[in-house]
Amino acid sequence: MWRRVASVSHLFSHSKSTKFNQGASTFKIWETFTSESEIPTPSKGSPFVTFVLGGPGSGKGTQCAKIVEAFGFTHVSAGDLLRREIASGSAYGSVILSTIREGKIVPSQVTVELIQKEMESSDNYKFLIDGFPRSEENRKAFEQTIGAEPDVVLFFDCPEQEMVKRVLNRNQGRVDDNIDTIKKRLEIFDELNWPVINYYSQRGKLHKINAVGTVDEIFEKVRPIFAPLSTLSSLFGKDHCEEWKFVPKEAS
Ligand SMILES: Nc1ncnc2c1ncn2[C@@H]1O[C@H](COP(=O)(O)OP(=O)(O)O)[C@@H](O)[C@H]1O
Ligand SMILES: Nc1ccn([C@@H]2O[C@H](COP(=O)(O)OP(=O)(O)O)[C@@H](O)[C@H]2O)c(=O)n1
Repeated sequence: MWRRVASVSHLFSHSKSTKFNQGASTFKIWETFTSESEIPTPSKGSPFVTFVLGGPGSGKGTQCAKIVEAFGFTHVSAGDLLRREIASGSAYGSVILSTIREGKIVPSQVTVELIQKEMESSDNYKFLIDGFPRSEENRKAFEQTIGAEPDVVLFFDCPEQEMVKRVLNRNQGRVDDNIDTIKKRLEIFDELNWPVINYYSQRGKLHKINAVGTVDEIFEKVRPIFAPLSTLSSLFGKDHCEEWKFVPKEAS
């Protein structure tokens, strides 16, 4: 069932000028399709941001790949960006490496800057920001720098024992996929991630997904959350959806 609600955008109320809010329309149309699945539609000039939360090994990256394939998002993994920064030999590299090795959180300024660059260099307007925000500091830094709040927040809820098992089997040669670092990462997750999860839960943006089961079983719980996006494409046609893409100020 369709229900259309027009609301004044609160997304940019405290925003700085970025690629995404320059020339942005001052309103955002929200579409509600069913009482169970309620997500805002993308609007011209604003990115459609999904944060993907969950403990180490909860399956965030695996599910992101499925969402990208099904719904055309651009996947921005905070951990991958940090590892890429280390590999690039950047000035931050050694600090990032030791922080990751200790299972701690890299200063938000560094991570947000990397995310911002990645978003700015993409032609897409739909982003999955994976493994971020991992702390209230991360969350606030994103809001202040990028100037947007997420439209959707996914939280993959997985028992610790299962996360440990998956991380130890991941076998990607990561410096932090060993039992000592995993223990620290789980401690840090417990301490810093719950306030973020509670924050978005209180704002009605959180979709908590039981992350136990096969990859496909879990994706079947994720799919309905984004289904309204593909319904929009088929109803209005691809060209209409293309119009929602960000248009640089000078070109609009
Ligand atoms: N539902 C699942 N059941 C079993 N193993 C899984 C499942 N989802 C992911 N995995 C595996 O667990 C490991 C961690 O998954 P990954 O997506 O990298 O987690 P995260 O990004 O949350 O750290 C990977 O080796 C992946 O193949
Ligand atoms: N927002 C983030 C995300 C990751 N990280 C660091 O990168 C590490 C790996 O993160 P990841 O998201 O790739 O991996 P998982 O913990 O999900 O398996 C974390 O343990 C942190 O040390 C960070 O500091 N800040």
